[in-house]
Amino acid sequence: MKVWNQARERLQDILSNNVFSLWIEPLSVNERAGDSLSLRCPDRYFGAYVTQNYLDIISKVVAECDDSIKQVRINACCRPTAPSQEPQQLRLPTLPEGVSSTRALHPRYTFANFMVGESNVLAQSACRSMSQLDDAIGPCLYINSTTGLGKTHLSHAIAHQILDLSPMTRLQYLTAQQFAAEMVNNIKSNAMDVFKRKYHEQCDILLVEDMQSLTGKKKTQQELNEVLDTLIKLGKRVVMTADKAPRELIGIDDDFRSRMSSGLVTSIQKPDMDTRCRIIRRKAQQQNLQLADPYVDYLAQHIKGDVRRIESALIAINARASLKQGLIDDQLIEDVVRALVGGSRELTSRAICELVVQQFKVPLADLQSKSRKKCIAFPRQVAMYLSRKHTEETLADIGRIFNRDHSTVMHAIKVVTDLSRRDNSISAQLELLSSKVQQL
Ligand SMILES: Nc1ncnc2c1ncn2[C@@H]1O[C@H](COP(=O)(O)OP(=O)(O)OP(=O)(O)O)[C@@H](O)[C@H]1O
Repeated sequence: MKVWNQARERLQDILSNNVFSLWIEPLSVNERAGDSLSLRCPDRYFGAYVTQNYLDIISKVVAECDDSIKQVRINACCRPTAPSQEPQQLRLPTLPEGVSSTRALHPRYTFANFMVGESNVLAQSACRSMSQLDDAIGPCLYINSTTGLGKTHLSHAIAHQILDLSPMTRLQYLTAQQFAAEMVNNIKSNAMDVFKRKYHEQCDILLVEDMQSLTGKKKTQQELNEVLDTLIKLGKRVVMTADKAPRELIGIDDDFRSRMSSGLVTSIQKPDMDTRCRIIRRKAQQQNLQLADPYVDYLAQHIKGDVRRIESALIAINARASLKQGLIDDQLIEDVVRALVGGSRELTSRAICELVVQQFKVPLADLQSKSRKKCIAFPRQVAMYLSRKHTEETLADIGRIFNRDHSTVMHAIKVVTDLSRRDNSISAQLELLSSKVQQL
């Protein structure tokens, strides 16, 4: 329809490329009835988001192109075929005061795209509970991890899910730094009443990332503490993320620290081998990249920790393959991994295990067996201890080599640590082995 084509061109000039291609391009004309233009969009969530964030500007531009159009509506999934079918109106007639602030949500950071394993299952299920508004874990959740392990992904997944289930939920998603900046601006412009209303009264769920950035910011801590207190008392939801657990954060007031810890505090660990494989498969699929199983395993064996490194490996594979007519071979994969993790051979718990086998003269099969004889259990525990000390591998990955689970590895580390404290000959033996490991 001509009016929509014209409006689209104007919107393209006004809005950023990202916003235009993500939110405006997928819209198409559903019907023109009287003074109203109805636009069709892919799904309910999409419709609610566009309605909340861009309907005003769309309506203004459409009216500029054709002043007989007084109303624009965004309708999800309504088929253009049946004229008798009333298009489904998404916006509730009584829109609650205050709107969601979700501008930065990544469309792919959903629960479906988050691969779950031992390292993150607690955080993931807590986030699911939060998003389904069930009371299983209470109103307050705090998640911490080192970089690139999925805190932002899970926060966005909560937001997507909530807005999908109930699009009119007033959801505020921001970083602690943004909260601090917004507070300062409101203080300067004498508008703290607006600020307080927004977070105390007009918010159903608050998601705040990077709590560690509040170190030393007393006033912001105090303000956020009050917000948390109010929301929790009102039965609203709060999700916080940080790079450290509350007790490890420095420059944080005791009161605020205790409020942050008042609900479930959980951490995300580095993904184990199996989860890394699944992440690689999913991310490769999203990039239309066909990766044979041995390549998936090779990448997962070498790229551990920060999941962003997996993503950059896949981007590099895609880029290099496109120069070779899409051909992916051993050389290409090895080059990408070498560029990412460096040329030096990475120390693995398997290599450490082989060293222990030689030193203690115990066959590998015995270490992997169920035997609890001291002459087998001790070298096994030492191999686990050394693997944890010298590699980045997860407890689960280390355990797998010995057909054990992560709790057995944790127990082994404790036993060996205690023994080495009490017995000088054992600590000397461990030092010697450690120096041999470093030469591997
Ligand atoms: N379990 C997982 N399954 C799928 N993708 C994952 C998983 N964990 C992390 N990722 C991906 O890794 C990337 C980094 O994740 P994210 O930004 O959520 O990490 P973060 O913990 O918030 O990091 P930072 O502390 O640096 O902000 C994202 O693209 C995310 O999709």
